[in-house]
Amino acid sequence: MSADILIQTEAVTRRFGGFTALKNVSVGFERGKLTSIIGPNGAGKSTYFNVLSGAFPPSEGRVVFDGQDLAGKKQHDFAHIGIAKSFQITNIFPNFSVLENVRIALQAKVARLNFWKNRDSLKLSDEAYVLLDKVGLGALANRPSRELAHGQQRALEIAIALAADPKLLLMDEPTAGMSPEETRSMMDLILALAGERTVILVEHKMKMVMGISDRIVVLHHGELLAVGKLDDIRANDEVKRVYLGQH
Ligand SMILES: Nc1ncnc2c1ncn2[C@@H]1O[C@H](COP(=O)(O)OP(=O)(O)OP(=O)(O)O)[C@@H](O)[C@H]1O
Repeated sequence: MSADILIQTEAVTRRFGGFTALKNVSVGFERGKLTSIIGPNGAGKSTYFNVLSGAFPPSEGRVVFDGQDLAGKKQHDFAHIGIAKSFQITNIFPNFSVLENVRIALQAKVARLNFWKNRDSLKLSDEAYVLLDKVGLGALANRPSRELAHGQQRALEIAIALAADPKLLLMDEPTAGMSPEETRSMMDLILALAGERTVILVEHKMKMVMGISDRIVVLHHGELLAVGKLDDIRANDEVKRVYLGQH
């Protein structure tokens, strides 16, 4: 595996009963880059996301992260080895403040790394504020999380995911259900995050990822249709055909 590749799927197939949702997908995701996985409805994007994030083991093939074969690893091992995900189903404790939610996530990491030591609580709050500022929620730190708007809840989920300081951040449709304004600020946030770590994004809307991705992976009917830089994908006739008439 090239040193530039952080995570790689090798001939990954995933079946559900007799149905094959992913067929023989081999992709290397470059370190420090923002790669988007796109494809029309039912293309296998969520299945691929779940394989990359450890929720579903592949039926065949393997996933290699930072040189390590992930076969047999459980979902919670993925967080320990540096893979974090932010996804549509919310992870947030609604009655806790925004700050508390991030503090809990930070505490979980500290407890894991250094379980005999109580982390200085002020230091934990400082770190939580840094993460909240990063995602644009610093001013809302003391609000109960349930009062946040949808876009703000997604931003909080990202702060929670970042608390583990992951090498890889996986995001599933981060702008789903957002207003145009929320979408723009989420895209700015994704770009800022991609400047400092490897990000893989699953997205239904091709337009949304076109301007921000370093590389694009296109799935169709569970198969890899194309992978490349924006211009290669734009010029790809098969991709055009699949997306014809779509936004
Ligand atoms: N748990 C499951 N059991 C059975 N079939 C499944 C399961 N999960 C996904 N599938 C099927 O696999 C195919 C790919 O689904 P997947 O959700 O991965 O596609 P997708 O590209 O994310 O689609 P969408 O954009 O509509 O969310 C679909 O035909 C779906 O019905």
